Amino acid sequence: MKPQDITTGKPSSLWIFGYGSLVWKPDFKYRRSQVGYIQGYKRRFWHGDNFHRGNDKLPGRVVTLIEDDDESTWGVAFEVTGSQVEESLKYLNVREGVRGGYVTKMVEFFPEGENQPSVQALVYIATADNTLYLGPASSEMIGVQIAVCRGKSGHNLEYLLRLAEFMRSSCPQVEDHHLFSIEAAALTVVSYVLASQ
Ligand SMILES: N[C@@H](CCC(=O)N[C@@H](CS)C(=O)NCC(=O)O)C(=O)O
Repeated sequence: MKPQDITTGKPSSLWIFGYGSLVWKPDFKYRRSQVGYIQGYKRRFWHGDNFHRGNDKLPGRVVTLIEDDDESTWGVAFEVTGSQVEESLKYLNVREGVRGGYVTKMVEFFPEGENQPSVQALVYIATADNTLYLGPASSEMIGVQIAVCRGKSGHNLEYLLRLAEFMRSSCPQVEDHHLFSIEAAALTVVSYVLASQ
């Protein structure tokens, strides 16, 4: 049973799981964070973004979670407590929901390390029926798209490279072929452009 504030009935603490921009840019106050994973999902650059990392003419590519019983996704869970709960949800509702097209779900989060108990965590997922959903494409195609897109939060390339950097530094044991093949494709495009100048 989640601890609740007896006056409001609202949760007095909550874990929020991030697996995309949230791992390197949570931008909300939290009590503590923990690297770990969730089971039954794979991370894919199959969601479009016409605000943060793209626009209506050139939508960027950002990550979402696709159900797959054989897979797991590594990221960071953030524990918010007291007033941080309402503040973080209010902020994420705009950043992820209104502007990003993500919906929320509760999942079981497994902190990395021996004998760490799992916790329930809130996660933001963009489902295939979302108007911004772009779906599968080759790593090369996704890499090209990311290399040329930018939005109000910055270049789509930054979004990709910071996520790849997080995985290398915080989850070195994880071989995320999807992420690193897209990173290689995007950097190839960038190197061609630089070489042609
Ligand atoms: N929900 C995922 C993905 C979040 C994500 O990348 N959301 C985009 C919205 S399209 C975002 O917040 N972008 C901010 C930015 O790119 O700086 C997570 O938990 O990290």
